[in-house]
Amino acid sequence: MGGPIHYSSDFLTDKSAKIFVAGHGGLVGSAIVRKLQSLGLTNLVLRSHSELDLTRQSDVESFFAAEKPQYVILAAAKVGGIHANNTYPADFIAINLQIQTNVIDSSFRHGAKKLLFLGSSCIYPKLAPQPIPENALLTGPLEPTNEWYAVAKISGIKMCQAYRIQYKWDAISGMPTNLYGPNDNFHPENSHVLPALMRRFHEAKVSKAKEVVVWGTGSPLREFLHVDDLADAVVFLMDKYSGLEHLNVGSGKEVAIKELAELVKEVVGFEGELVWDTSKPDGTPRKLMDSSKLLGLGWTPKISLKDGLVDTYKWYVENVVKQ
Ligand SMILES: NC(=O)C1=CN([C@@H]2O[C@H](COP(=O)(O)OP(=O)(O)OC[C@H]3O[C@@H](n4cnc5c(N)ncnc54)[C@H](OP(=O)(O)O)[C@@H]3O)[C@@H](O)[C@H]2O)C=CC1
Ligand SMILES: C[C@H]1O[C@H](OP(=O)(O)OP(=O)(O)OC[C@H]2O[C@@H](n3cnc4c(=O)[nH]c(N)nc43)[C@H](O)[C@@H]2O)[C@@H](O)[C@@H](O)C1=O
Repeated sequence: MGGPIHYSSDFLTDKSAKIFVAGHGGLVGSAIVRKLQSLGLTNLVLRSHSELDLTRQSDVESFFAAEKPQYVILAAAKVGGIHANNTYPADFIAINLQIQTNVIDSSFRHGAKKLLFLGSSCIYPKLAPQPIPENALLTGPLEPTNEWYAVAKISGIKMCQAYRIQYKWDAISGMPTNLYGPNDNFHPENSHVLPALMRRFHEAKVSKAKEVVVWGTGSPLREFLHVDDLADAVVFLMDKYSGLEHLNVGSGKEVAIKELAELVKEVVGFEGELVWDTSKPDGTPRKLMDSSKLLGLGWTPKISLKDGLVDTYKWYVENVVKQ
């Protein structure tokens, strides 16, 4: 793949530049907004899902014609855990293809200088070599429980590459690993494992339940990154990276789901038993990414899983439980 295109980034220095953070209200988008504001980048244009449905091409075109943001960070998507992905395949492929196609194309047509597209580690083959390098993409069959979402995300990477090749346009892609943190989705069925267990253990502690059900066998391994570390990586990529290839964004540390469940149980302070529901899918056995290319550019994650869990549980109790 082509190396970085040499350019002098003024992403961090041009404080007046208008930045559109699509999906600003979500786990990732809200962390990116916090990070940008902390850096004095406050000329942000933000639209909630109800204000601007990014699946509606004509509405997206009108928005870009009116706002003409210089930078676009695409953190809007239809997102969910293994059960949601496995249950709503049409939503996960159609909505994500519509959002990303509309935003990438309109960003280009209305003169954005740069766009960052966010994919996910689920784009890689189910049995990719571990840790997974970027060039493992499209080298084998996908994990069936989220192949619909994965195909949409792979198409987003390819669309950014195609616009760079045909139009010499600075579109880049980042592939985050499993994320967690403040403002996550804590839905009992449709969320990812970490917030799902945090909520279930908290509710079990309060109700003095004897046991908590955890899905699958507990043996799959997952890599986790705190969303504030991801937001730091997003700003780093916007400022320092311009290349054809997508870059992995991971913590480099994996944990078995059983170990994660024990950790969340300890942080929440639940003292009952775990019961494993093996009727629920395990999904891919491992998806630890090789993030050495991004690390080689100078970025490093800073928040440990234990510290991140404590921070997230504090946020959960103060912002979700007390609502
Ligand atoms: N969470 C994770 O573990 C990982 C996430 N990612 C990627 O990070 C990005 C953000 O994910 P995350 O923050 O977790 O997801 P969230 O669901 O927390 O946030 C997604 C945001 O997109 C908005 N959105 C959804 N559909 C539309 C639409 N049609 N029009 C406008 N806005 C819409 C949502 O608004 P509303 O809620 O009101 O619908 C929400 O604000 C995604 O690209 C995802 O693939 C990558 C790897 C891991
Ligand atoms: C980010 C990534 O996230 C998704 O992939 P995933 O990593 O498999 O997602 P997950 O967090 O939902 O599950 C991780 C593991 O955890 C186990 N598990 C136990 N108990 C619960 C539980 O209560 N809820 C959930 N959701 N999982 C549970 C579960 O059985 C599985 O073995 C992709 O769809 C896609 O969205 C994507 O890219």
